[in-house]
Amino acid sequence: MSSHSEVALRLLEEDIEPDVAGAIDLPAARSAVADLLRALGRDVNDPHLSDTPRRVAGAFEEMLTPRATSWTTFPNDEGYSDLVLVRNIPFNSLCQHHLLPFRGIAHIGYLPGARLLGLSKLARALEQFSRDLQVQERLTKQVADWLSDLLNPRGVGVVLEAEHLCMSLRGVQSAGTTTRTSTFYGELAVAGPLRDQFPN
Ligand SMILES: Nc1nc2c(ncn2[C@@H]2O[C@H](COP(=O)(O)OP(=O)(O)OP(=O)(O)O)[C@@H](O)[C@H]2O)c(=O)[nH]1
Ligand SMILES: [Zn+2]
Repeated sequence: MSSHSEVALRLLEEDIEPDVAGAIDLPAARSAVADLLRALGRDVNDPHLSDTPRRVAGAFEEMLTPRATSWTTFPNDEGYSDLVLVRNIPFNSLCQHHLLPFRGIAHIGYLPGARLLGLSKLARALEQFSRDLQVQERLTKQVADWLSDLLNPRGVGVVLEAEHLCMSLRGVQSAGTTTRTSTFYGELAVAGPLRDQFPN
């Protein structure tokens, strides 16, 4: 139903923290932030700035480090076959082009086959993939591929709606613009009443 991305395969290994962001060298990051501040003409000895390289490096480390999670699944003993849809999941990520946040809400659902997934895991998977330098299209597809690979469900749907601060605060300065991306697989790939349950 979907191609196996490298990240999705790593996520399948229970209790293993996915290494989506690669190793972070904190001392090098601190020194680079200090260099950036100097290059921007700032006085790094100013009392408010002197500890900023440490804070900024730490903030990026936090935002780019996925949290360890286990992916609990359950047998679908009752044969539940309708849509399981978790709506309005808030998420934050970092735009790969400008290193500025993009943030919004997600709707993630699937049509179960033999197994069900703990509901919170849909939000946790989104958070895992969000803690990376991202573009919204890739983030959307990574979550859909992960869910598809993990559960082999009859259908998968992932819809993200986000505001990109690189579009609001700078550049075109289109404040309030939201971007919607979606990936649908299997029985949800076809427009119809099931897919219509995803918010428009
Ligand atoms: N497709 C896609 N584009 C994104 C995303 N986040 C930011 N961008 C866009 O990435 C593009 C980068 O374009 P460039 O022309 O290289 O950069 P730029 O000169 O800063 O562009 P402007 O933002 O138009 O000023 C911009 O159009 C951004 O709006 C995303 O998640 N997906
Ligand atoms: Zn951007």
